[in-house]
Amino acid sequence: MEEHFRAIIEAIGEDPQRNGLLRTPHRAAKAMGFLTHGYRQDLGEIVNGAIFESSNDEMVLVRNIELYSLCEHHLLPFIGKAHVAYLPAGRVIGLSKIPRIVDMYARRLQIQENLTQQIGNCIAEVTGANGVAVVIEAQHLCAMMRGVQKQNSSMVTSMMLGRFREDARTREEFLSLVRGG
Ligand SMILES: Nc1nc2c(ncn2[C@@H]2O[C@H](COP(=O)(O)OP(=O)(O)OP(=O)(O)O)[C@@H](O)[C@H]2O)c(=O)[nH]1
Ligand SMILES: [Zn+2]
Repeated sequence: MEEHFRAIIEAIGEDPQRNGLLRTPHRAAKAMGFLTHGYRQDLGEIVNGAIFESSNDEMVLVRNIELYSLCEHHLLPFIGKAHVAYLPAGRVIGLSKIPRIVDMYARRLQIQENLTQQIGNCIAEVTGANGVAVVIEAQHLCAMMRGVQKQNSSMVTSMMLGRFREDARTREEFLSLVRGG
C-alpha cells in the first residue's frame, strides 16, 4: 500500500521526496490499514463467549455509539452515531460487544444502508433475539467537502427485525428512547 500512496502523491503533482512527505506513504498505509481493520476481525473472537442467560425479555438499547466508516464510492469518511436495540429471548450479550460489532462492520468500505443491515443481521444471529433495531445517523464527507457540498444534511438509515418490524408500539418505544438523548 505504501508504494501506491507514493504513486498517488506523485499523481497529485507533489514531490514524495520532499522532507514533509518522506514518511507519508508509510503513515498513510498504516492509517488506511487501521480504518479497514474490520476485514481482519473475527466475530467469534469479538463476542468471546460473552452471551449470558437472562430471564429479562425487556428491550435493551445501546445508543449514541460513535461510528467512523469509509464510503466505498469515494474512500472518504462518514461519521455519526448508531443506536442498537434488541429484545432478549433467554440470553443477553455483553454490553461492550455491541459497539465492537458496530466497529467490525464500520471499519470497512461501506455504504450506510449495508452497514446498518449487516449490524442488524449480526446482532440478531448472535443473540437469537425476538427483535433487533438499528438506526444510524451519519454525515458523509463526500457530500460535504466535495460533490454537492451540503454541510448540514445527515443520512438516517434503519433496520427493524422481528418484533420491531411487526409491532408498531415496540418500534415507537425504541424510537422515543433513541430521541431521549
Ligand atoms: N446510498 C448511499 N449513497 C452514498 C453513500 N455514500 C456515498 N454515496 C453516494 O454515492 C453516489 C455515487 O454517485 P456517482 O455519480 O457515481 O459519483 P460522483 O460523481 O462522485 O457523485 P457526486 O457525489 O454526486 O459528485 C453519490 O450520490 C454519493 O452521495 C451511502 O452510504 N449510501
Ligand atoms: Zn462517498
